[in-house]
Amino acid sequence: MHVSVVGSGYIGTTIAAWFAELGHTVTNVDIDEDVVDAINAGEAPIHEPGLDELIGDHGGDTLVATTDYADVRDTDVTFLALPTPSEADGGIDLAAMKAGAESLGEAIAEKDDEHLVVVKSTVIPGTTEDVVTPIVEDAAGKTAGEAFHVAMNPEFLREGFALGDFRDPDKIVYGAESDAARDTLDRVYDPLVEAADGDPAIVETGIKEAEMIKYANNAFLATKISLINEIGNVCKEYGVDAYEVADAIALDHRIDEHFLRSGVGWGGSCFPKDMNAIRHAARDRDYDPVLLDAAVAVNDRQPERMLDLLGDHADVEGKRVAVLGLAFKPGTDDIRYTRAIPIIEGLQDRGADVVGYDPVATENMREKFPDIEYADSAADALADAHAAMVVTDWDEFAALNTEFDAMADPVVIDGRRVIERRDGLTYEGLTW
Ligand SMILES: NC(=O)C1=CN([C@@H]2O[C@H](COP(=O)(O)OP(=O)(O)OC[C@H]3O[C@@H](n4cnc5c(N)ncnc54)[C@H](O)[C@@H]3O)[C@@H](O)[C@H]2O)C=CC1
Ligand SMILES: O=C(O)[C@H]1O[C@H](OP(=O)(O)OP(=O)(O)OC[C@H]2O[C@@H](n3ccc(=O)[nH]c3=O)[C@H](O)[C@@H]2O)[C@H](O)[C@@H](O)[C@@H]1O
Repeated sequence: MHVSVVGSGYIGTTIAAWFAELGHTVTNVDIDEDVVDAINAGEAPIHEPGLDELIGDHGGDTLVATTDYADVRDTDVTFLALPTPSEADGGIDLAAMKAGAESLGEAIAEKDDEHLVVVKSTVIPGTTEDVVTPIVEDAAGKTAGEAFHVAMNPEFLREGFALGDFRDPDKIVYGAESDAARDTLDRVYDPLVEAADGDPAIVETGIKEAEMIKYANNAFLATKISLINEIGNVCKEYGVDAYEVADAIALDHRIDEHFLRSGVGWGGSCFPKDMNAIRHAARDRDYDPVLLDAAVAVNDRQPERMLDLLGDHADVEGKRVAVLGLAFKPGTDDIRYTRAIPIIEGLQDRGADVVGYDPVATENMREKFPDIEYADSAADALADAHAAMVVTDWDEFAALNTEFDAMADPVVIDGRRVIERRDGLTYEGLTW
């Protein structure tokens, strides 16, 4: 099949590369020329384990990136993988979706045969049918359900594990109202279902249901982490190890072991914005989402609790403090809503001289905080530091040992349970 993907970000690039790997011919449209050039040169425009190899194999060959929307005319189906960030009031900003839908409509205006438009981005129920479809119809001068079809196909992959998650999903959700749309999605995904190690469920549902399934999935996971963080905070007050508690409750299959790691909380490009969007959408219909609000409140409090623990052991005014980990989680250079941001801001408020270290996210963080110091290694960050805040659970931090000896004061506040307690270290875990 000939598939097009609009947007070459964390999702667009990953799915475009995978579609090429599965044997489809792929056109990837983005407005950013640097991104387009990178893909055509066989280089991944983002850091994602394994993506360089996949783009190296297909970029500029069966995967061609372009800034020209007209190229989608040669394709059978277009996946819109455009950003849906938060607006100031928490609602979703649909500017990129609207611009993409209009450009796509203009392109398929000139197309003779049928096309399938698939919304891959995370959008509030009703967006595909009430916002995207009318824009495509107007720009194309065509009617949905006749000259083109529409579907919603949410994505559940995680950054850092994107390639494996996309290849082996638990489920593939088809939100579609027509057989034509479902048939085309089948033709796109059949090679993936055949290649998958597991046996992914194909969920055939309505468009609005597909949109909501995505928010429900993320809201459940984010709330699960906040719940274990809440329990962890109580554990800490009683000197109980929240990780031992989590391991035990995980044995109940109704709870399970995933997303039970307590600590400094969830960040990233999706949980925070999706929790904002679904709470905003609920309020739009006069529903007060008290539990989702509480999950966000618990999450917002975790960095403050970490800073309070630091305050119990050190006055950091005018002192060097290392922040280990800047990415919102290991395996990615993504710093969107990383917990490192409130930690750095809190340290600055306390007058500390912050030195940050991350194996891959430093350059992204430098744009956000150009004035703090960045170290080339964890060892350099720790040297002469009066305290260290562990914010991201990169494996390399677990291997740190004699590096702590070079600290001016060996105070370690661990927000992710990666450092072992040891003699000579003043160690505080956030929930253990
Ligand atoms: N990042 C993730 O792990 C996941 C993201 N999602 C959803 O996927 C959507 C996309 O997210 P990301 O890939 O993280 O976004 P991103 O911000 O990484 O990438 C978006 C890309 O779209 C391009 N773009 C912006 N406007 C454009 C336009 N008018 N035409 C063509 N290209 C344009 C940008 O240049 C950028 O390369 C969001 O709705 C997100 O919630 C869903 C599951 C996982
Ligand atoms: O919609 C999205 O974009 C994606 O959002 C999350 O994926 P992602 O944000 O990439 O990363 P996660 O592994 O879910 O981690 C999110 C945050 O939760 C934190 N986390 C995760 C697990 C845990 O037990 N404890 C915990 O604090 C991580 O450190 C990280 O800050 C979901 O897991 C994906 O299914 C979804 O597709």
